[in-house]
Amino acid sequence: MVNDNAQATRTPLIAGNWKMNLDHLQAIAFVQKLSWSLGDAKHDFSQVEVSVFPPFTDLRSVQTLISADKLELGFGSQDISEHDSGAYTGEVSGAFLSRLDVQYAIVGHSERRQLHGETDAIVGAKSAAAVRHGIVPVICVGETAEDLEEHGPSAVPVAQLREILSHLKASDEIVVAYEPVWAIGSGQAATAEQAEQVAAALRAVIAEVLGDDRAAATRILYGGSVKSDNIARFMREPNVDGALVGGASLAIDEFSRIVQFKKHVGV
Ligand SMILES: O=C(CO)COP(=O)(O)O
Repeated sequence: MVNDNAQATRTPLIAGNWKMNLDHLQAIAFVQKLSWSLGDAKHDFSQVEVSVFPPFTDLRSVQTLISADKLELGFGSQDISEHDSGAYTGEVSGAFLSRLDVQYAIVGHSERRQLHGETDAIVGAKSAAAVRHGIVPVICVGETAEDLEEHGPSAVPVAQLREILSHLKASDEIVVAYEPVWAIGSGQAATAEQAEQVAAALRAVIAEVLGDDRAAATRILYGGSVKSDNIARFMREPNVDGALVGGASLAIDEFSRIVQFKKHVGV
């Protein structure tokens, strides 16, 4: 049985997935402004962790800025190779990412599943590669509108996660992001109840495959049309520990309001 009080020990994570937006010069200006905005708002990073996920080509610049200015922002990559080195043209190794202090790597985003044919087996191998290099995989799962109609909300994400977790061990730190494909970029977010129902089912699968301790410790994010006016609803749910934000993470004021959901929307 997963400990119901565990949510208090999970620091919420608000993650901004920039997708293929902002070059490295734009990224520097953006991260500086975001950090000023959160500084002006006296954001307490020990209460809500904030991480950005820029394109690969921005990572070195973002790392340099964050470390030089001692910013409390975290950062991650949007993908990672399942291989460590060798003849894999275009792939980026976790070994290289960890040299850049990358903390997180998104794996299995639905855009990569749809556009690049990534399967759960590949996503599992990528998750294991991240862990091998000390990087926390942010494992994305979610159902399409057709899946939802045919199987209901939980069946597909649960099956995806079960396969992916079979590549991992109980000691591996992970983050899971529930992103219903129909909610991504559509302006039509899931309801908080839907997100909670699926997050609870995902936590149960983590308990089943990796044990209760890993399930209690794992942050489960919701993603799909998250905005400052709906974030509070999700964050009130006991199994939702943060958000993976796409479009709204590219507007500094809006992303900053999302990060400060406690202040602005009275959770
Ligand atoms: O795909 C997403 C984050 O990974 C969600 O995108 P939107 O927030 O733009 O719907």
